[in-house]
Amino acid sequence: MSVTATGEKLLRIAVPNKGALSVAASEILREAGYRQRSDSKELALIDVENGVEFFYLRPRDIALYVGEGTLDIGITGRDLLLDSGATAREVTQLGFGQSNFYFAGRGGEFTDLAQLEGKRIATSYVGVVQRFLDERGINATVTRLDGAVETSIKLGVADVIADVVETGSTLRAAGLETFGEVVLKSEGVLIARDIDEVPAGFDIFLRRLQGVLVARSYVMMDYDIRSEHVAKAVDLTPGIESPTVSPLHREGWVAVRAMVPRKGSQRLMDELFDIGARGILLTEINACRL
Ligand SMILES: Nc1ncnc2c1ncn2[C@@H]1O[C@H](COP(=O)(O)OP(=O)(O)OP(=O)(O)O)[C@@H](O)[C@H]1O
Ligand SMILES: O=P(O)(O)OC[C@H]1O[C@H](OP(=O)(O)OP(=O)(O)O)[C@H](O)[C@@H]1O
Ligand SMILES: [Mg+2]
Repeated sequence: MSVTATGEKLLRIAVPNKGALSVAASEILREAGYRQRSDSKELALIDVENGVEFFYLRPRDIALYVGEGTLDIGITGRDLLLDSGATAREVTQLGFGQSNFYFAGRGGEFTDLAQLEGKRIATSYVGVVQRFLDERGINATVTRLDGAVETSIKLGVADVIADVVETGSTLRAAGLETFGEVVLKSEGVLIARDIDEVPAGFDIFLRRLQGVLVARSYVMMDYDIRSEHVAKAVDLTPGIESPTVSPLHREGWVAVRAMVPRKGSQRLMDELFDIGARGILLTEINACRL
C-alpha cells in the first residue's frame, strides 16, 4: 500500500484509460490540480503532493475494483456501473460522457418494446438489458458482444440490438433505428464503495472536483445600478449564497457581484441593462470552493 512521506495512506482512484470517457476524465482531474499521466501507456501514477494515486483502467472494470474495495473511488459511466452489478454508488455526476441507451432494429420493423418478446438481442450491456427485460417480464435471448453490435443484425446473429446512441450516425449507417423509450440516460460519474466508511482524503478530492464543476457551469457577474433598482436586479442575480452589494462613491448607486449560471448569462446581461444596470462585466471563474 502506498503512503505519503508523513505516513498517510494515499487515496486510490480509478481513471478510464481509453474510450469515450478517458480524455474528459483526465482533463477534470488536471483542472482540479492533480497530476495526470503524459503517456497513455502509463498504468498508474502517484501524485504524492496531493496524497492520491491514479490507476488507469478500462472503464468497464472500474466499478468492480471500487465495489471490491481494491480502489477507493473511480470515474466511469453510469451505464457501466449499473451493468456491472457492483456494490458501488454514484457520488456525483461529472458533466461529460453523456449518452442514451436504446433498443434498435431494422428500419420500420419495430415500434414497441413489447415486440422484444422471443427475440434475439445483441448488446455489450447484458446486465442493463437483462434487468430491463426481467422488470417487464419479457422473455428474450440476450447475447453479449464486445462492440460493433450494429453489424450483428445484418450477419443474422440478432434481431435487435441494445446500445449507446450518441449522434445516431452508426445506427443510420447500419440501416437501423431506435424504438421505444430511452432505456437509460448515462454520463460520467464519480463512484465510491457502497459503505458508510469514507476513505481518508475523499472529502478534499470531492470538493476539488465540485469546484471545477461549478467553475465550468458558473461565471461571475459584476454591475452597477441605482439603489432603488437593486432589489429587482438581485432577484435576477440571486447568486449561490447571496450577492455582494457594495456602496459606490457615486451617491445613490451600488455595485453588485454574484455568480450566475453560464447558460443564459448573455440574456441576463440584456435584462439587467433594461432595468438600468451599467458597467455589466462577465468574468470566468478559474477555480472555486463553495
Ligand atoms: N459515442 C459513445 N460511444 C460509446 N460510449 C460512449 C459514447 N459517448 C459516451 N459514452 C460513454 O462512454 C462509456 C463507454 O466507455 P468505453 O471505454 O467502453 O467507450 P468506448 O468508446 O466504447 O471504448 P471502446 O470502444 O474502446 O471499448 C459509457 O459510459 C458510455 O455511455
Ligand atoms: O450514435 P453514435 O454517435 O454513432 O455513437 C454510438 C456508437 O459509438 C459506440 O461505438 P464505438 O465507437 O465505441 O465502437 P465499438 O462498438 O467498437 O465499441 C457505440 O457502441 C455506438 O456504436
Ligand atoms: Mg465502444
